[in-house]
Amino acid sequence: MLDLFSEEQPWQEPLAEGAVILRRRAREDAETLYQQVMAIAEQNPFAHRITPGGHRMSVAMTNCGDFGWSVDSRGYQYEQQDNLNGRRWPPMPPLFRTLAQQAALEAGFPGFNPDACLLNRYEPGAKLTLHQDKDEKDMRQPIVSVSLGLPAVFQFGGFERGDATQRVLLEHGDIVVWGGPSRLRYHGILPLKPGVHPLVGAWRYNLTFRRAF
Ligand SMILES: O=C(O)CCC(=O)C(=O)O
Ligand SMILES: [Fe+2]
Repeated sequence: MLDLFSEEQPWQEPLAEGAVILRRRAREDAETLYQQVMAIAEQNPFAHRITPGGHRMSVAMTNCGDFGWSVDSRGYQYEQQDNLNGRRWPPMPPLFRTLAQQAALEAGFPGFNPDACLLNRYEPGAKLTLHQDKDEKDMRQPIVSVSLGLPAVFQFGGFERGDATQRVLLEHGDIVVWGGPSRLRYHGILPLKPGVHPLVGAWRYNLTFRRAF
């Protein structure tokens, strides 16, 4: 497909100590990544999960890898299967793993080896309220987050929910890595604005790579 930005070289934008945006870093792999997201969704569909408080999440989720982040009436945990259907999560495609490892390395976190990848699908209006990623065992391992499709406003805050947040637009092919002193910063996504992305359509997808155990 014609990509007017294909000549653009990726660049880095620091967010905080231990946190950086690798702008456009996933762009050359984006088409393959997107196809692999679709293949994972065929094996294990995106679903709007219900929080322990009884709320239906506006973001639809699925996972790949040895473990998947799951949410249900019991709470939040990593599990080997989808508790909606009892099936193991599809394996993590080698390209996903390599890209996440490379991105972590470029952000200053060598040796990252994710065992979980959460896939989020946002429709217009969908959002993710401020939260910490804190269900992983080893907080020395970073989070690597890949954005595909429609742009979204990412909030990146402090260590208390009420702390001031930076707001940055994440676009197709951007990767955010946070770890070290930033590993437990609150973050979230503001409601997605409607639009149509040439590759992905009326959606935003986000892949977060984690070391769960
Ligand atoms: O969609 C995003 O960019 C962030 C996702 C996220 O924070 C999460 O899945 O925990
Ligand atoms: Fe998160």
